[in-house]
Amino acid sequence: MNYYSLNKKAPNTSFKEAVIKGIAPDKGLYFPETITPLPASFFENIDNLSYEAIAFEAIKQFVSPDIPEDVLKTIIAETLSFDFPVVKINDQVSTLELFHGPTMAFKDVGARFMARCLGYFNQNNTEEVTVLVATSGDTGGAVANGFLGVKGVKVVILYPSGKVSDIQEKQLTTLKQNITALEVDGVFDDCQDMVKRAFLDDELTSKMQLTSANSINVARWLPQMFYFFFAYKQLHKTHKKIVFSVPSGNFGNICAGMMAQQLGLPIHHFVAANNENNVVTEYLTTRLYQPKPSVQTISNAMDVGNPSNFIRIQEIYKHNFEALKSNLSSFSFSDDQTREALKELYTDFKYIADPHGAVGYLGCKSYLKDNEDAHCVFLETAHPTKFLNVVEDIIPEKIELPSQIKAVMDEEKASIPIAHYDELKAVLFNTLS
Ligand SMILES: Cc1ncc(COP(=O)(O)O)c(C=O)c1O
Ligand SMILES: N[C@@H](CCOP(=O)(O)O)C(=O)O
Repeated sequence: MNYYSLNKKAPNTSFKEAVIKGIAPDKGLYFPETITPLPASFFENIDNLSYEAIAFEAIKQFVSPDIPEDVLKTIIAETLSFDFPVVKINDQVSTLELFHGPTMAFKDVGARFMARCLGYFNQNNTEEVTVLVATSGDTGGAVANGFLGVKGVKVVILYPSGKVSDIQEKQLTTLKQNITALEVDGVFDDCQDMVKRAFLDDELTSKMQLTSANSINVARWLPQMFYFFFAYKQLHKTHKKIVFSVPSGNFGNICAGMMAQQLGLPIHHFVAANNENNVVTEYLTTRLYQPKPSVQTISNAMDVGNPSNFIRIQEIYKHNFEALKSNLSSFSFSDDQTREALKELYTDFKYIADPHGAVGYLGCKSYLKDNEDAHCVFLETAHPTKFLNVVEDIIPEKIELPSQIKAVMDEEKASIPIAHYDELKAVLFNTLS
């Protein structure tokens, strides 16, 4: 598969080059040249397919021929070594739990998949690759974990100081080895802007091979399609109109769901569930797309004021507002509403959600008001213990710490404070061996 830049001013490139570059030379995000729907027989037979087989069929066309089929099967098997259960909340609502991986957030799948692709591409390469990542909380931990010890790869993570949870911070600052964490005096968008600026800095890129492990990288983004297939497999016999409510920040996850739909997965509708960072909710109401500085909320990983992937969503719908609006609804919720939702899920359904999942649940409720015949699945994108200070204030129950979290709790944080782009540049030059 070849990829083109959404800025349309750079040459098309292979999957391998798109992964190694992360972003096109004209600063555009890469997008696949073609999307070929899967045959009807695939969906008819889905009950007989394992998750690995489903994932293989879903992603094969996007990585071929750069990743041979036998290598792809191994990468998928190693990536998907945990479960993706759908849990019933009530007759109209379920949740798809995406937090059973090593860092307990949905980013684990994309990070592990990309790390293995890069490892494969790098096996005979003497040039080191530096992976730059901006995180509002979960990507950093998942990438640190997924890339730890990968030969020929150094990882530099930028996170907004004081704006990630304690556990998220531990996950991205304690692993050390080939992982460096930079604590930025700013918000997530500042981190993301610095990363994008680094890719365009000739002084840097002439001396080092830089790539991204944010969802702008196709190898991090596309595996997120798998979740929607896994939920469909679990629900399609009992529910016909399946709607996904996706707690959204950078909009990579929901956009991956839309790619799954393009492959033919029968998804009835999408709901982008936002916290008060509501650029897309506003756009669907006003037709005006106006990125703005992010505001801090209790669902911090979604505190994004300028979502990277919205441009990919526009591309899927060929920039047709009405076409997009007929397939996507969006709602925005305050922290107070999120707290109420956490309480309601616990009191009425004995389900302990995290604040991001709670926003997704609210998205389901809003959508179902006018669409009672649908079944809405909200994505539970992180484990509640990652946000203990928020959740334990609301739930009258002590939450048992999972082993993945215990493993990092007592480790020592190592981070470098920075405030400006020049400091990032200095750190990157220092990583050159
Ligand atoms: C727990 C959690 N929920 C939701 C999101 C938002 O996902 P996306 O950025 O793909 O929209 C993130 C961050 O990406 C996250 O970490
Ligand atoms: N919410 C994310 C922000 C970055 O999103 P990404 O999917 O583009 O990596 C985070 O948790 O860091």
